[in-house]
Amino acid sequence: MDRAPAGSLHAAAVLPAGGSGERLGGSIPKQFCTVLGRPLICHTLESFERVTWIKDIVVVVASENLDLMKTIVNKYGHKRITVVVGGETRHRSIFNGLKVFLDGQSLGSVIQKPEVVIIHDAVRPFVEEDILLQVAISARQYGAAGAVRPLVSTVIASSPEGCLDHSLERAKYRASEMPQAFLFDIIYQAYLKCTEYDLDFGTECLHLALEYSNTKAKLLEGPPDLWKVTYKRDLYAAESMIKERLSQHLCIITNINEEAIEVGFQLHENLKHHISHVKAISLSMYKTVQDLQNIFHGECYNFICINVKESDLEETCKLVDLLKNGKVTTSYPLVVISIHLTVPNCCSSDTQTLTGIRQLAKEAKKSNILVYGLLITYSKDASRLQESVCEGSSIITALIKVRNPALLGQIMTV
Ligand SMILES: Nc1ccn([C@@H]2O[C@H](COP(=O)(O)OP(=O)(O)OP(=O)(O)O)[C@@H](O)[C@H]2O)c(=O)n1
Ligand SMILES: O=P(O)(O)OC[C@@H](O)[C@@H](O)[C@@H](O)CO
Repeated sequence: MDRAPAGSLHAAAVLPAGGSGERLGGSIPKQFCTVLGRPLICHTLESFERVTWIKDIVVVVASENLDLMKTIVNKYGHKRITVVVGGETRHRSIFNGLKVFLDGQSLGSVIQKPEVVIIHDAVRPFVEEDILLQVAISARQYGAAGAVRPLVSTVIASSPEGCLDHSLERAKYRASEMPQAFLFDIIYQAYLKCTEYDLDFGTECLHLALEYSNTKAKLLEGPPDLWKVTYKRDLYAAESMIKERLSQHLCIITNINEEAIEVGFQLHENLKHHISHVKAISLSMYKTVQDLQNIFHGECYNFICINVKESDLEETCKLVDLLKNGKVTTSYPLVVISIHLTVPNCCSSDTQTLTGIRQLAKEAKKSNILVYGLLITYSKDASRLQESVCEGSSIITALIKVRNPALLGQIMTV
């Protein structure tokens, strides 16, 4: 999409996160459930923090979770966040979130009233800049805008006896999703004018804008990933989707040794059928972590380091240190697979390698780096080598896609 001058846009976001997650049935509200090592809400916050033209992010939580939310913000280094207490219902929470832009002015806080305010459920982690920009620009033009999706099930009405009264023609209707965006005054005035019944039982901000600010929201077809985590299955789906996104890029690093180059080439040929973006580079092609991230424009979360000698961990250790000190990202776990070439009929793995990788993995985990080992038998027999590399590719793909912490520091052998 042609990006309109987002820079000219003064926008802020309100993320309602004050619910109890009853339908999910967990011991803690779903927004705080762990997904890939961090609370679900962190994934949503990171989605918004990547959008530079959203100047402030107001997170609205239940009073009993205020300290927890502030702890999460500090622990994971979230920026531009203001945490406020919500209400008994989602609308009341959103209203409290909007008030902070006006109370803030009276209290002299740095949070300024925005031209456009984006409202987005904190339990909808998969939101990209494109849809945020679309709803924000449309809100500036129409006063309000919201993302919609085709209905999956048909909507029907029940008679008082619990029988079918009528059904709606599904194609004429849409599911209202998030994000939604409003000219601040339009939605704020709507909340000021709406009834207690609206605040207690309503579920649609666009309706409030129509009913109380006479504003017909622009409806925008959103991408399929806007769904809301509501039930337990949604939590599993969220984790799988994040893992799928993380596993799309792989950087194979090898030194100039002939065997290493040959194995690296064959791995590249195998793995590109399983992983969307695979690049092979030599050790000399990077000095800093930025060099590494430039290869994939900052998107690489998976690395293979091919060491020639079975007991040689040097290159892998250098790579892990670079990733650790380069602060590539602490948002998601990085995977580093240390490959060691061994020769046919070799006895059990070198104990030095075993202990070295386990120790390295233990230390790296503290920096959210998952280190695994893989011994590949290097044979001059082309078909045997191809067989080993093919088996190794399957293991590598599984390690990258599953990112199982239970296998950290283990050495698989093919
Ligand atoms: N009093 C409330 C209720 C809900 N929400 C937030 O509104 C979003 C969408 O609401 P929903 O999916 O219904 O969340 P819950 O109310 O927590 O779920 P449940 O109805 O299953 O309890 C969630 O991010 C939720 O935290 C809120 O800020 N304040
Ligand atoms: O009704 P719930 O509180 O489960 O979730 C809120 C949803 O209704 C809301 O996010 C969208 O339908 C858009 O308004």
